[in-house]
Amino acid sequence: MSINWYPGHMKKTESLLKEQLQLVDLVLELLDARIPYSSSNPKLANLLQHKKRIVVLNKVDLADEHMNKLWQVYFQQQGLEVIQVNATRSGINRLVQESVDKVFKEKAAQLKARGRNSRPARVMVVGIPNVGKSTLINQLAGKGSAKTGDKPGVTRGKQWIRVHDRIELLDTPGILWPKFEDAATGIRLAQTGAIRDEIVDQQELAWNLLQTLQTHYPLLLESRYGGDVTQPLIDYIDSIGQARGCLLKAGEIDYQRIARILLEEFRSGKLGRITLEKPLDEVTA
Ligand SMILES: Nc1nc2c(ncn2[C@@H]2O[C@H](COP(=O)(O)OP(=O)(O)OP(=O)(O)O)[C@@H](O)[C@H]2O)c(=O)[nH]1
Repeated sequence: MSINWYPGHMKKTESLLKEQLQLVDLVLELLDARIPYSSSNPKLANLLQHKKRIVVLNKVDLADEHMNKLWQVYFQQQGLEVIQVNATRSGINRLVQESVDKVFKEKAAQLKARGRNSRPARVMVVGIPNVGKSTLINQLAGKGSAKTGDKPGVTRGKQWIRVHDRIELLDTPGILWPKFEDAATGIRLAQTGAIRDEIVDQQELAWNLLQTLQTHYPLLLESRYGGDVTQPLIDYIDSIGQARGCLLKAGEIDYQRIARILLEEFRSGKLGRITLEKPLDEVTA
């Protein structure tokens, strides 16, 4: 999260990723289920070449259930294996194992045909900042998992974690830089916390979010903040300010505080399960 994505840094990240990719059979590509489009990396498919990937829609507990299903179908229609997870919860190992087995089957058969012993699939987790990479790795590693230690011929310092008997997971995730396509993508990345707050105006983020929610999730807004959700944005902001007592000394509304509350309550899921992008037009806003 503390990375500034200037071009030199992106280049370095890319070459590190290329190095890591050489070590694995397939990748788990983590996407934020609230913004599957914006949280994907435009260059990943290219970097993978023929290497397989499994799309892991993470943070599904924060995203709209119906939209999770739509996104699952969307990726499946592209011939990709997709799983939905909440990486903070235990019990996802079997799901990951089944998907890896499915995708690795072909390669395992090739190894067998060449008279080579079957071996665990070598897997790594990749994704943009804050998407949940470390959380997923820790979850898959579990308490009892053994680090398998450095492998000969492998970059020194790289550790492999044995997950069950059929997956070896690289303990360091592949970091991907976020999209810099357009302002709307940048706003959604910042709203979900993938890029740092300080570089984007909090109020701009919050009011943009509020507008999206007025259109797509009015009932969630109403149950959290009350008031008439259909009134113009600026009036609704004031009504939230009054309801939450966000007032400055002179009785003026403290807009900065309202913005902070909105963003925090969206990010933590207090506002409800919300997805900001849908397949096809890919953007809810
Ligand atoms: N609600 C919810 N929170 C999650 C989930 N996965 C991760 N998180 C939270 O998201 C935040 C970021 O998770 P990390 O695992 O640190 O993300 P990362 O991709 O390793 O982040 P960087 O180190 O910045 O690249 C943490 O506060 C996690 O607890 C999930 O499925 N659901």
